[in-house]
Amino acid sequence: MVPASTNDALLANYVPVFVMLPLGVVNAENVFEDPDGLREQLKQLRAADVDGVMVDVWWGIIESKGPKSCEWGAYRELFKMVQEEGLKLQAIMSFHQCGGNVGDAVYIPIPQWVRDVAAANPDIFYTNRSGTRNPEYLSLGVDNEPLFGGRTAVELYSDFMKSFRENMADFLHARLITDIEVGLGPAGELRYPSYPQVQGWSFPGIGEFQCYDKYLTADFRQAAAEAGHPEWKLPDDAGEYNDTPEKTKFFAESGTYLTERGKFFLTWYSNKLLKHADQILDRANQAFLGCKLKLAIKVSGVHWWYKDDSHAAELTAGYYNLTLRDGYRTIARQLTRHDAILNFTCVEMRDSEQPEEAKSGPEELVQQVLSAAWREGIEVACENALNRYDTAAYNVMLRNARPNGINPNGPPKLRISALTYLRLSDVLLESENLATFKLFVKKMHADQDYCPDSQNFFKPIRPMKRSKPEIPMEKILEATEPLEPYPFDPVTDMFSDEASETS
Ligand SMILES: OC[C@H]1O[C@H](O[C@H]2[C@H](O)[C@@H](O)[C@@H](O[C@H]3[C@H](O)[C@@H](O)[C@@H](O[C@H]4[C@H](O)[C@@H](O)[C@@H](O[C@H]5[C@H](O)[C@@H](O)[C@@H](O[C@H]6[C@H](O)[C@@H](O)[C@@H](O[C@H]7[C@H](O)[C@@H](O)[C@@H](O)O[C@@H]7CO)O[C@@H]6CO)O[C@@H]5CO)O[C@@H]4CO)O[C@@H]3CO)O[C@@H]2CO)[C@H](O)[C@@H](O)[C@@H]1O
Repeated sequence: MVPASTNDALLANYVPVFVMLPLGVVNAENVFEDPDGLREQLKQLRAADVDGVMVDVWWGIIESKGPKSCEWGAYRELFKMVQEEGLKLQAIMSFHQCGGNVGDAVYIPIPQWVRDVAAANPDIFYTNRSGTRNPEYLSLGVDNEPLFGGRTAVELYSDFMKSFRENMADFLHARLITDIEVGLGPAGELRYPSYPQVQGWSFPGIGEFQCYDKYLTADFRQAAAEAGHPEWKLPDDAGEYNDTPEKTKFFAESGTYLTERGKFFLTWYSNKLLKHADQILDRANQAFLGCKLKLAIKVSGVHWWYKDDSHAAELTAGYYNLTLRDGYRTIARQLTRHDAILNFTCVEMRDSEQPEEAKSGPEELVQQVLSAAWREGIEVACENALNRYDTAAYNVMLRNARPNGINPNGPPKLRISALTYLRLSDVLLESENLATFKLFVKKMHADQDYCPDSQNFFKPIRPMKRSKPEIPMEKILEATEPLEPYPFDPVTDMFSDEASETS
């Protein structure tokens, strides 16, 4: 869209700010617990010129009573309040458990009737090499297995999203909901649960592959046989959660990951994740066809061991990313089919804040992932990974939001679509923290007044069209070719007194 005036041109730089709501705002009993308290907080957010909020729509709460028995009442109350307070909404289809990840303050398991299937068939859950199951999210190995009263996992997700659309039709029509974040794994992210704190992982352990359930094992065997290598097995030399790369045969210098067998495994492991995303996004697209909103997926910021040749932690998470192989542009290319937004986390982190031994590179990782998505022509949104209230973190977010600063003549070449701040709490609303946060919101808005239609000056949201035809895997894998990331300026339109700190 060509801006008609200077003001319009500046509004094309306006990055809307959303705030994540507390994880248990609707509690495990499906009750909107403290409406008065939340309304007060939403008013404070609105007064701070915040554009909207993000909320988990927990599968484990809504469909807890039994298959297809969705109960939306509490969420309708919540959505109505968000609407009344003049905020927009990003709704996460949370097909995962809450509990077990950093910051998980409440426990919300996936529905009991789904977990009951696991009593007789524990292989529906991701499993590590030593056989430990992870009940956070169904293994993608059962995506197409009719194990749930005759339905497959993909059908369960699809029916839930259709029910959401039916029951929230008025809010969708009123354009309260700007995007649907489609849950694709633990913490709602497209990844394997390779670094579960409840199983003893601690930062910066390399994590473990999670493909030893019977479905994924059988799938791998078949893939290896078809490739002419029936003797190839799943890795048995990749170490344990808290190992360092060099302690394992798989990730050490000249390790298994560089052999033909290692490459075959890693390609299979990461391709399964791409296919998983594609299938569920296709169902999401069908569920929300015609709605004026966008689909989005979350990709985790696995920044530890990024500066190690092996990129071990990314590999165990399912991001097959090495110096000579881009493991994120493939995800972005997959998303082009659904015109979906790639929502990336850890945008607040600086390399200098990370422990030396973690060989961590959050700044380079963010630059790589954002550049990959922009090169594929899709939109990018961002989140911070850990709670922060300081200007240093806000400045890094500002730089990543518009890596070359504000363009006074129209949309900047590089900009994110929206930023979601983690998370609403009493601490955020303490007067000093709130004052800093308000300044941050203003900066994200390119110093413009609050504008509920800012999207119109960047990429207006059109009624959702049907996904494009499937992209052959060979075409997606062409995007593994590494490209130079776009240059990010060290200092952009940040808080001036802190800008020098981040350079
Ligand atoms: O509602 C939407 C979803 O929300 C939640 O998922 C989000 C998740 O919360 C986010 O973190 C993010 O997920 C990813 C993230 O992108 C990845 O980068 C990664 O996070 C790792 C992180 O990058 C690593 O640096 C490391 O973090 C360790 C950290 O470096 C250590 O300093 C320490 O953190 C302390 C922290 O310093 C301290 O202040 C305190 O903070 C907690 C606070 O006390 C408490 O009151 C509460 O407010 O929570 C605070 C946590 O911020 O304690 C921290 C923990 O001890 O340890 C860190 C952990 O060792 O490791 C991180 C991985 O553990 O992985 C994340 C998860 O995949 O985006 C998610 C999606 O939006 C929910 O989990 C979902 O269910 C919701 O759907």
